[in-house]
Amino acid sequence: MEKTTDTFPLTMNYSEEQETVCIFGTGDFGRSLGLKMLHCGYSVVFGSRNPQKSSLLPKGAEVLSYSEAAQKSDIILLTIHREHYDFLTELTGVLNGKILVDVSNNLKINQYPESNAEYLAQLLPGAHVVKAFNTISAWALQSGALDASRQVFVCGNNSKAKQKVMDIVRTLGLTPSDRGSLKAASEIENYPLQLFPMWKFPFYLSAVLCVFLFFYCVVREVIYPYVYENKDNTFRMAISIPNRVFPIAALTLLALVYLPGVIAAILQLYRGTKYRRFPDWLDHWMLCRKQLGLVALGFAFLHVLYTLVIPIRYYVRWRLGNQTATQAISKKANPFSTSSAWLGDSYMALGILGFFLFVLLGITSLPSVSNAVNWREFRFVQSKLGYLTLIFCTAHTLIYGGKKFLSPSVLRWYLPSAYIIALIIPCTVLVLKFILILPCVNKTLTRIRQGWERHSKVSNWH
Ligand SMILES: Cc1cc2nc3c(=O)[nH]c(=O)nc-3n(C[C@H](O)[C@H](O)[C@H](O)COP(=O)(O)OP(=O)(O)OC[C@H]3O[C@@H](n4cnc5c(N)ncnc54)[C@H](O)[C@@H]3O)c2cc1C
Ligand SMILES: NC(=O)C1=CN([C@@H]2O[C@H](COP(=O)(O)OP(=O)(O)OC[C@H]3O[C@@H](n4cnc5c(N)ncnc54)[C@H](OP(=O)(O)O)[C@@H]3O)[C@@H](O)[C@H]2O)C=CC1
Ligand code: HEM
Ligand SMILES: [Fe+3]
Repeated sequence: MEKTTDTFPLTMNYSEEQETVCIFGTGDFGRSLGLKMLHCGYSVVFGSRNPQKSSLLPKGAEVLSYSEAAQKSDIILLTIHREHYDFLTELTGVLNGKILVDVSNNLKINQYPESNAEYLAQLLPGAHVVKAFNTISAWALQSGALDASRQVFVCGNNSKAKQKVMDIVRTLGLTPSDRGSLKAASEIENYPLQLFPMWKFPFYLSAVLCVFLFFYCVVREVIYPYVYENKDNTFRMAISIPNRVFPIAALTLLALVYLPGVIAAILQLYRGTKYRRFPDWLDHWMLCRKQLGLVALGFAFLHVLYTLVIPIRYYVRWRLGNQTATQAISKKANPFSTSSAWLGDSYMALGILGFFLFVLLGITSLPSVSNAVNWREFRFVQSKLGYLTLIFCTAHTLIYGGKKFLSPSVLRWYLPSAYIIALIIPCTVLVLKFILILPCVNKTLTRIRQGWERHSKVSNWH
């Protein structure tokens, strides 16, 4: 065995000569990139304003002045901030015809009218500018802990230059992703500046929802009793009210995961074709359903935790003890009610089953799990079991409402109980979905999704 490894040296794939790459700038990113390139078999030449003074440079790299370094290689990586690009115009002669890789990032989205790479191309029209590496951090290059950020977006107008840069990206153990011409540069430059773009809408929506529900419940359960009975119910703000706000937010957000699909189906039925684009808001909404769902799962978790502590709360124990004492004194026991037992047990059971399926949805959205199932299986879990989750959770809330449902005695200042609000969107989604799966409606929808068009069929007969 050892013999074979000896006869096929590991360096077999390397070309005879080491390729020389030039890096302009000896800052953090330049040094990290240089070190990585040296490790991967490149010969590295740095260009610097002060070649003598440069310290901390990786061993084995050469440091020259900018113009000397540029002559050593056809490919130059600019690890310089955009604000300092202007000195490059003095090097126009040497840089003509060379590949210039722009790695720069800005501090703000759309900080300048044109992207940094396009600005560079304007400064040096004779060079082939390629945008790359801006999504990789200096730290990640050195520590190797890349995982999610292995992707390097590459764009440029000269396809040969772009291919060359993509080869380097691959040699460094990263994954290039071709994004087209230099026009894509501004998008690539904005990418690392985004902060969880898909989470923004779910986050703001749930924040608004929680604040609204909280004040709604405070008005009903704290202010109202204070005004009419002079009772101090402020302690309810710690557990009772959050344990309404969180489950209601969970149920509402869960319903909002399935609402856009229903709207999309109605839109397709109405238009009679699937070939027209959905409006932007619907598109965006559809794209952040996963995040909406996961936020909903988080709220459901909170509801379950808050529910678990109910029996050990002082208030609940006090009320139970008090009731028992009152009954003992008046020598009248509360009769057992089978219907209340049924209602109580069934809404609990539905809650538990709903939560179980909810967690299952969450587990299948982990990449390691979703990669292991095929597309149909994933759709089955996310769509079919997802609707089942919505049905269970809605039924849980409906039965919790139980007998007092919509009775006028629970209105306070004309405000219904909070769980009624929780039921509006889920019930709407379920009713609409029910209509959509009626055979006559579903048949048309299926045909539309297979490419049939109501209008073109008619026009073809003319
Ligand atoms: C805890 C949790 C985790 C989640 N994780 C994920 C996740 O990891 N990934 C994810 O994507 N979602 C995730 N979701 C969101 C949700 O489960 C999915 O978006 C789900 O597939 C939506 O089902 P649907 O039946 O409403 O939509 P879909 O089945 O996507 O259908 C919606 C609409 O899309 C259109 N459509 C569907 N098929 C076609 C077609 N062939 N041609 C044209 N148009 C078509 C139709 O207009 C249809 O009405 C998660 C949700 C939760 C609660
Ligand atoms: N740091 C990171 O993780 C990442 C950085 N980038 C991008 O890489 C580029 C460099 O970043 P970084 O290495 O962090 O920055 P630094 O400030 O650490 O380095 C910039 C280098 O530019 C050179 N330079 C040339 N002209 C000037 C000038 N007039 N004034 C100051 N410096 C000059 C200097 O090298 P010398 O002294 O040798 O001339 C300096 O070391 C930026 O465009 C940044 O957006 C992109 C992705 C990640
Ligand atoms: C282990 C699972 C669950 C258990 C044991 C459970 C239990 C309960 C209990 C005891 C209540 C009454 C709370 C009170 O008296 O204040 C309640 C209410 C409620 N639950 Fe659940 N639940 C579970 C899961 C869920 C899930 C997954 C959802 C939906 C996403 C949900 C939605 C609701 C709603 C909307 C209410 C009404 C809130 C109110 O207005 O008071 N529950 N649940
Ligand atoms: Fe016609």
